[in-house]
Amino acid sequence: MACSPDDGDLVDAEGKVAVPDEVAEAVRTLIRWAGDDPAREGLADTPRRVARAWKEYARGYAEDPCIHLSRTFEEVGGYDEIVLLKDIPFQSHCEHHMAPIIGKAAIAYLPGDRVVGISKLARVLHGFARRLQVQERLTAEVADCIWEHLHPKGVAVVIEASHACMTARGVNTPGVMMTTSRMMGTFREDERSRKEVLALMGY
Ligand SMILES: Nc1nc2c(ncn2[C@@H]2O[C@H](COP(=O)(O)OP(=O)(O)OP(=O)(O)O)[C@@H](O)[C@H]2O)c(=O)[nH]1
Ligand SMILES: [Zn+2]
Repeated sequence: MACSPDDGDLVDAEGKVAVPDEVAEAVRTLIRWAGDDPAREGLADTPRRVARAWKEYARGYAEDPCIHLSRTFEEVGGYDEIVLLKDIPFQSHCEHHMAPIIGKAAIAYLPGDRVVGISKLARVLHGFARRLQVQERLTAEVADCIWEHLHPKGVAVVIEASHACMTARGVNTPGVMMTTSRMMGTFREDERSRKEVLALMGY
């Protein structure tokens, strides 16, 4: 029987995520192809470790990240200026090489009638980041989710990240960073608001 994402809910006798034979065998095949012996002692448990690690890297598939925005509060004390969470570290994996993407995000919104608990912005980011991604889509998904569920006057998301597929292989260019942004509502339409939010973010 083919493995399915639901296998991640099953646990073994040690209480750890149960790893289907098919998944462990795929990792053994990769080790063999890379040039090592999957049967040697140091690698014997590696297929299970790798499989469980991937359940963590990809845990965003098990949730709808926008659900974190379902609990909102009435605007606090008439606050009607920018709310910004910046320097939010995140980890993702690129969909082309399944290599790490490590970076930070700045997420801002201009409240409409409701505000959200600030941790929820980071939860939305992690929910989309813990999947196979390209940075452009990650940026757009976070911004769209806030726009659709919080109905703010504006949303601005800026992500800076290092892609291991560029730094550790391929073009082998350490230190290079990719920057992406998505501006919506006021931040897209009004030059002054856009400059203000970028300045608060430190750009
Ligand atoms: N736009 C974009 N490109 C990405 C992202 N992550 C990885 N890539 C790029 O995806 C591209 C895949 O190109 P391919 O030519 O199909 O793959 P490849 O032969 O492994 O390419 P090289 O990385 O140049 O060796 C590469 O240029 C990567 O740098 C991302 O988040 N956004
Ligand atoms: Zn890549």
